Amino acid sequence: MRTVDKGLVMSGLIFSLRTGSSWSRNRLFGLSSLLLAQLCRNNSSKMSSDAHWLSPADRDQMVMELRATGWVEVEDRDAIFKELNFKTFNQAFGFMSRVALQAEKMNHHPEWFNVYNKVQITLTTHECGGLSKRDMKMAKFIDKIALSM
Ligand SMILES: C[C@H](O)[C@H](O)[C@H]1CNC2=NC(N)=NC(=O)C2=N1
Repeated sequence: MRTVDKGLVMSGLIFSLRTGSSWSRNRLFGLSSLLLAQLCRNNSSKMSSDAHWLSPADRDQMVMELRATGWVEVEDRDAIFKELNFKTFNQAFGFMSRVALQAEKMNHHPEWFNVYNKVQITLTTHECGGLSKRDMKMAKFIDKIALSM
């Protein structure tokens, strides 16, 4: 994103933080994220190509493939979710360690929650405010590692 565009997004955020009522705060936060998503669509030349928003057709194809392996679409945001259950905490944490190393390599970090043998994962690309090819790659990697545990 260009510096001037970052400035626009930031000033929206700062303005909304300074605004008193929660109505206008929420509305302005909403506007800021809309602006961010729009700027990502318009100024995607500087972003790594796999972090771009997917075309509707590619997105449908991607979600259809991932549904078959237990991923679901998140209701109120452009993201996918999966819950994995392992036999033990050690297995769950071993799985998370392997995914963490790959996430760092890809510079693509899952939002996740773990308790004992359960791992819940949400994937989305913050950079463009929605699903990208990077989420697809990460989801496939996660499925592969889970099968190997
Ligand atoms: C600055 C840094 O490159 C970004 O914050 C990276 C880090 N990890 C990330 N992880 C995810 N899931 N989405 C992103 O857009 C993202 N962006």
